[in-house]
Amino acid sequence: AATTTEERTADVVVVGAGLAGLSAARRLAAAGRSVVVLEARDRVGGRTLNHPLPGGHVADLGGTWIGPTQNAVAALAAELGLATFAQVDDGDAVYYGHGLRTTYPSGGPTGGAPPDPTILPDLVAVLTLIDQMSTEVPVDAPWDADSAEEWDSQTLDSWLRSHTASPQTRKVASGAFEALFGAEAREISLLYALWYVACAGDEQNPGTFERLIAVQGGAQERRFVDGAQSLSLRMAEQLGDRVALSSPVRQITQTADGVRVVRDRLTVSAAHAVVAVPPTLAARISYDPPLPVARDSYTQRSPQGSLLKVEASYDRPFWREDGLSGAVVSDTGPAKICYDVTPADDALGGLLGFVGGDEARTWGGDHEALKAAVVGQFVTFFGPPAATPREVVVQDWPDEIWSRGGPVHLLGPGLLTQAREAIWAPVGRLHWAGTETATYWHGYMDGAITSGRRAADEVLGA
Ligand SMILES: Cc1cc2nc3c(=O)[nH]c(=O)nc-3n(C[C@H](O)[C@H](O)[C@H](O)COP(=O)(O)OP(=O)(O)OC[C@H]3O[C@@H](n4cnc5c(N)ncnc54)[C@H](O)[C@@H]3O)c2cc1C
Repeated sequence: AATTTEERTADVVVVGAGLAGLSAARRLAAAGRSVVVLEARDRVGGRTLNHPLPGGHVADLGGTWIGPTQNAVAALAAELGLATFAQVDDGDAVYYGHGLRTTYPSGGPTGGAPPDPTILPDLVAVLTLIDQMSTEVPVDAPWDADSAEEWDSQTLDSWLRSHTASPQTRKVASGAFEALFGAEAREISLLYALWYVACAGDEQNPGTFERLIAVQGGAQERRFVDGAQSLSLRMAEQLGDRVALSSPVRQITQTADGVRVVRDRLTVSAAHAVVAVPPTLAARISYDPPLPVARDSYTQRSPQGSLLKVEASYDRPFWREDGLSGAVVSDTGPAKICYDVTPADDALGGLLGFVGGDEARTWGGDHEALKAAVVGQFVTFFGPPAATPREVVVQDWPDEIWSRGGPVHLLGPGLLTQAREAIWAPVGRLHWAGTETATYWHGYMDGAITSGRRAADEVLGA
């Protein structure tokens, strides 16, 4: 009957079957520990999601690209036998600025940025400074940067205002922040932004802003032939009945001997728990005894960004016939950053518009109006054939109760320097995972994977 409560025991219970939780479970299982993974949704993969397209193709509605220095995700893909392919970057990108459409070579001297003379001097100066300052931010302790307090006392926006001359620079930059963070520059601290840049690398290669935004040589370099969710689907397949779907965890009780994790109609007793969910969802679980104030206060103040994807599919990638790469930088929404998301075999055409931050909050309530507006933008950018897509899909991450937004948490002024290790430090038998606890590639699939492994290692070493 629905009211009976089932009891299970395991060495470790993992909460959340995204890339972090599944990576933790995989490492624990490989070390011979018994594991139960409790996932709230009726699917695995969390912030990655495959959407089926005709002919067995898929569209990525969440996490999509991987790139150089994202070593963990590349190695995992190889281990699971998942093929990747290069993101198309040939031809010209479209810049829509000051009400005019122009084109410029993708990957030209300005990187991904449009060669608009009203923004170029600002951009060159600001990006050089950001990269320089980010080298002073330790990836594993951003609060220890010499200027941490000063940088954490201001928003990225207030810093940009005092370091740029042209309002157009901030207008164009807003599109990048809306796609990168699902936020406006006023919502995050300068220190958080610099830490994010510092984390866009590995032990050998310091992070750079360019690597965050570039296609070739950057975080948008490659895609998965079968969609990024296939990483999680494969791991879950291998973990078999260790993964329990439709199992939202409501309560975690910690005693001297172990943890009891309660989900609807099932209780799991274990020696340790790995909680691999975004902080804003970790905050919705009730803990007994209550968590230390530092941890609780951090999760209260760590919202997810607001990011939607609008994907249109066409019979073919017709814009390539006009020498266009499909990439767009626009100073006007709803979509300000767009990409070609055509499947690997070019059997159909795909265009993606990112709708983030204020644009996401404005348009999230009316998906039909949003679809029409973005298709209208595609017509402006790519011409009349864009008016007749086969299908348009809106993926609204803020509207998903088990994500509450994306792509990542937003840390406002004063939080990093105050929360410090509370972001990832274990509390007794509770270990925290998820891309929000990562160092390198914080916010990305790669960071999610390494965070899960780090939490598993904590348990194995305990
Ligand atoms: C639109 C978008 C685009 C992105 N693009 C990229 C990209 O191109 N490249 C890239 O590397 N990254 C990208 N990302 C980020 C990437 O998707 C995430 O960093 C990564 O998937 C996070 O994995 P995770 O395991 O940490 O968290 P999640 O994927 O959020 O997994 C957490 C899991 O926990 C479950 N859960 C939550 N609460 C509970 C509970 N109480 N009980 C049980 N289960 C619970 C959730 O259902 C979820 O399955 C993007 C994200 C978005 C939203």
